[in-house]
Formats: sequence, structure tokens, C-alpha cells
Amino acid sequence: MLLKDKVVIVTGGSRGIGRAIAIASAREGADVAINYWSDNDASYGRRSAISEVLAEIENLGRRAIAVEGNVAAPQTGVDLVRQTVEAFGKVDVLASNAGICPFHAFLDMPPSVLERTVGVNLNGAFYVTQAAARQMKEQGTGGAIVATSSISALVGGGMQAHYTPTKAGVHSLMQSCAIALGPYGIRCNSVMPGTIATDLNADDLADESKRAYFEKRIPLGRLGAPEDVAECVVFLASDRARYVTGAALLVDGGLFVNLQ
Ligand SMILES: NC(=O)C1=CN([C@@H]2O[C@H](COP(=O)(O)OP(=O)(O)OC[C@H]3O[C@@H](n4cnc5c(N)ncnc54)[C@H](OP(=O)(O)O)[C@@H]3O)[C@@H](O)[C@H]2O)C=CC1
Ligand SMILES: C[C@H](O)[C@@H]1OC(=O)[C@H](O)[C@@H]1O
Repeated sequence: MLLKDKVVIVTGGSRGIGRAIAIASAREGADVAINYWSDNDASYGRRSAISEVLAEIENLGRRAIAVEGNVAAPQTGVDLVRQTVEAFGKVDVLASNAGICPFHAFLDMPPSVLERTVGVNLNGAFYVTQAAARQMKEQGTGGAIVATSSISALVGGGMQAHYTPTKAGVHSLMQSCAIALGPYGIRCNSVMPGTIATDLNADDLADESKRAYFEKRIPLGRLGAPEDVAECVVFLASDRARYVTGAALLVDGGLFVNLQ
């Protein structure tokens, strides 16, 4: 088991990639604290989503807690770490994953959409990483932080001019934290998923021609699944990756390299 008796925090763990990270971590022997935030603009049953993931982890024989909070608020990371330590005694791994992507054209994008996206995706990653790293430093036993960046850190999107800079920023955050936290044995890396079928892009990919375009352009011939990303996060979080820090792992089925 790659994460036997480790304690893992996952932000944005109620759905999509974060949920898969939480479950994959439990399958590898970890207890898991799951952050989510029900007060955003998604339109379906999030409370049942969080209870399902908790039940799934408990069925795997591991412990799980849910901690609601908007990662864009600095205090959320502090509370999340405190509640995790109260429940499980320590923090070994942070998967900083919560993110939003409200597709919007550039020329008429309201400041509020930009600010919300930067607040959740970049500032949120910063605050949660800082809170977890302080705890790991105090414990004195090292740790691993894996942030969900994106292929969008490397390429643009006409409806994502507010989003792609946050994903580049998340990767840059992990690079700088790798330097700042290396002396404490805390490794910091990012995964860069390609197009993964989740609620985040369900509307966008409901356009059959767009979906078919992606499937054709991805050398492995299919959209990604949340579990494809989760397995890579578990690897980077584990001792198998003990000499890997400041790195980014593309998990995109080959999408990025497929120019022609
Ligand atoms: N899907 C894709 O193709 C790709 C996704 N990514 C990145 O992966 C990450 C996860 O995306 P994905 O799984 O697709 O998205 P989903 O929309 O499926 O899930 C988003 C998760 O983030 C939580 N969340 C949203 N806003 C906040 C907030 N302010 N504070 C705390 N939690 C929040 C949601 O909680 P709740 O259930 O309460 O709403 C949910 O658990 C994001 O960072 C995204 O940028 C990167 C590359 C590709
Ligand atoms: C939401 C998008 O489909 C998805 O998000 C990303 O980060 C990927 O690059 C895709 O654009």
C-alpha cells in the first residue's frame, strides 16, 4: 500500500478528480480529510455527494471526515488542518485540488468572474498549502503536497483567459514551495490533467462535435477519467516519488504533444 496509515487532506474532494484522489488514497491505506464548498453555483445535490464519498472510504476500512469551507478564504486552510489534526493526529499529504472554471469570453468578462476564479484556484491553493506546510514543519517528519494544475498551465483557451493563468500559477507555486519547503523534507509537485470528464466541463463537452474533436486529438483515444489523475497524485504523494520535487506530471493521454 502506497499511503499506509498516512493522513491525506484533499480540497475539492466531494466530486470529480478530488473525489477520486480521496478514494484512491483510502484504497492505498490512508485516512482522509475532505474539503468541499456547497455554497458555489453548481446546481445539484452536493450534500449527498459528500456523504457518498465518506461512506465509500469507510467501506474501504479507512476513516474520513468532511470539512466544508471556501478555500478562497485564508481561514479555511487553517480550520481544515486543525480539524484534520484533531481527528487523525497529523497531516502527511495535501492534495490541493479545489478549482472552478466558469467558461467566459474574454472581452466582456466581468471583474467578479476573474476575481472569483483567481480567489479559489490560486489564492486558495496558496492558503491551504501554507497551512498544511506549517503543520508538516511542526511535525518534523516531512510531507508531500500535490497540486492539481492543468495542461492549461501550458496552453491557452479562448474562453479561459481568467482560468489558464491560475493553473500556471498553481504549478509555479509548487515550484517555489519545493525550494522553500525542501529543507523540511516536504516535497511539492503538480499534476497537469488534460481533458478529464467531470462536472467542471460537462456542459462544454455536451457539444458532441467538441467532444469528438478531443477524442480524435488525444493519442490514447479517449477523454481522461478522474481515476487516471488520482493514481498519479497517489504516486507523487508516496515514497515511490521520494526524490521528486518541483516537478509537473502531464496526465493528458498525449493531448499536449499532438500538434500534427
Ligand atoms: N476536469 C478537467 O478536465 C480538468 C480539471 N482540472 C482541475 O482539477 C480540479 C478539480 O476539477 P474537477 O474535478 O474537474 O471539478 P468538479 O467541478 O468535478 O469538482 C470541483 C470540486 O471542487 C470543490 N470546490 C469548488 N469550489 C470550491 C471552493 N471555493 N472551496 C472548496 N471547494 C470547492 C467542489 O465542491 P462542491 O461539491 O461542494 O461544489 C468539488 O468538490 C480543479 O482544480 C480543476 O481546475 C485540471 C485540468 C483538467
Ligand atoms: C474545464 C476544461 O474542460 C478543462 O480544464 C482544464 O484545466 C483543461 O485544460 C480543460 O480545459
